[in-house]
Amino acid sequence: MTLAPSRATDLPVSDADPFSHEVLEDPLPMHEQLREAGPVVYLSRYDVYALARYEQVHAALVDWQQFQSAAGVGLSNFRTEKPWRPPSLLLEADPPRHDAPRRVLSKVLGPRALRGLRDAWVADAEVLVDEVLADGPEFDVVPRLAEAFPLRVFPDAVGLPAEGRENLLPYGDHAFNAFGPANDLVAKGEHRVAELSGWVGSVCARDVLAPEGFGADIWAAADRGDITPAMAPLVVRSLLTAGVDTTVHGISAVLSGFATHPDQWQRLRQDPGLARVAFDEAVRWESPVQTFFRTATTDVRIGGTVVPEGRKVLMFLAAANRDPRRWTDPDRFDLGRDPSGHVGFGMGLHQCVGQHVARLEAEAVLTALARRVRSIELAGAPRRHHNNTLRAWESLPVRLEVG
Ligand code: HEM
Ligand SMILES: CCOc1cccc(C(=O)O)c1
Repeated sequence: MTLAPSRATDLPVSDADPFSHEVLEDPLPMHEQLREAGPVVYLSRYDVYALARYEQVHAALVDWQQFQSAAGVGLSNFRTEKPWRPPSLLLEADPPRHDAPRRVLSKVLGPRALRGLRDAWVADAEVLVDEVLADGPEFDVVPRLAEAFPLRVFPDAVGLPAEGRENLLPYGDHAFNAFGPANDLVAKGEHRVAELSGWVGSVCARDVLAPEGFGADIWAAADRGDITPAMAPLVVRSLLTAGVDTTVHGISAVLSGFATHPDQWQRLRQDPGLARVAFDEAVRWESPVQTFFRTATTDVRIGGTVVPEGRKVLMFLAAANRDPRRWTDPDRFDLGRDPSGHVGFGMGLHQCVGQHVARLEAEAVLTALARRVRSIELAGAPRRHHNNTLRAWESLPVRLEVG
């Protein structure tokens, strides 16, 4: 990667490719280079403006008026390009269109709504952990826990039919790839888009969803007139797109944090109440959602640079979450840290509306493990799963000592 100030201004220019396999395998060196290059860096390869420091990423996230979502939060600019699917009424909408769907999901997925799920999810996690431990001390946490637990509790909580749930992970993986450039990762999923989208669309319909659950609650909001019936399927679709792959990779992330920092596992054993802060620290440290774009709605001034109206801005959430200007010893996974203020769930108007669901899933798994497992360590080389937007493990072999 070469850095050279552009002639017109002293805006640093980089030819880095954030979506190359080399960077997706290990983005940390590029994050460091972009943070050090300046508050705003022009990425010549994609003709976009990169923000990698906490201050600028936070500023863009909380300024939805000047950094809009309605032109898409991927590289594709909906002002000139047709979206691959009907845009999200939350993620890819600005106020006022964003308001009612957001109000509905905030209630459906809010802490009060989830209180009724907590005991069942903790019990489910204990059953799953006992099953996994019964097979022996060594296993791959990705399929056995990180994937198995969300797929065990979330589709039921939404009210999805039993068949077809194996479509959820590949659908979400493609959706998150589609925020990036049309590279090999997007091409890899293209052949299944029609089939996967067909299934997702079919299970957002009122009569397919169980009479109890997040889906039914969204349709009940339509009956009350809080949203229109036409909006309801798209709001349900939001949950299916955003709510599975993210938590899978979030749980992998927190378990990889503990497997590589055994002293932190002992802290959790001594105080299982640390499970929630451990998950937020993992979301800061790993940032399962690495990046999102915005589109400038005016010639917007940021970090001493003017981003012209209509141009795309790439926010490196993961780089901001390890910015030494904001965090002490940012590369350390540390349960003693206060991770609040991290941008792993975004910030401001679009901040993750499912964060309480994610936290509850992670807390259930960590609590079940902390009660049973004395130590966690790596039992082989972990392997990454590459995605244009998500930071994920393909495999994370561990050895657990029960006791
Ligand atoms: C570790 C797990 C998760 C992570 C890291 C994560 C991350 C994020 C981030 C960074 C955003 C902000 C997007 C933006 O600013 O453009 C977001 C928004 C969103 N998330 Fe999550 N998320 C997670 C889990 C979930 C779950 C479990 C659900 C649903 C049950 C969910 C549903 C959504 C939705 C619908 C939005 C759009 C909100 C809006 O635009 O108002 N997410 N998430
Ligand atoms: C985790 C970011 O949130 C998302 C991601 C993908 C789709 C949607 C949606 O609202 O459909 C939301």
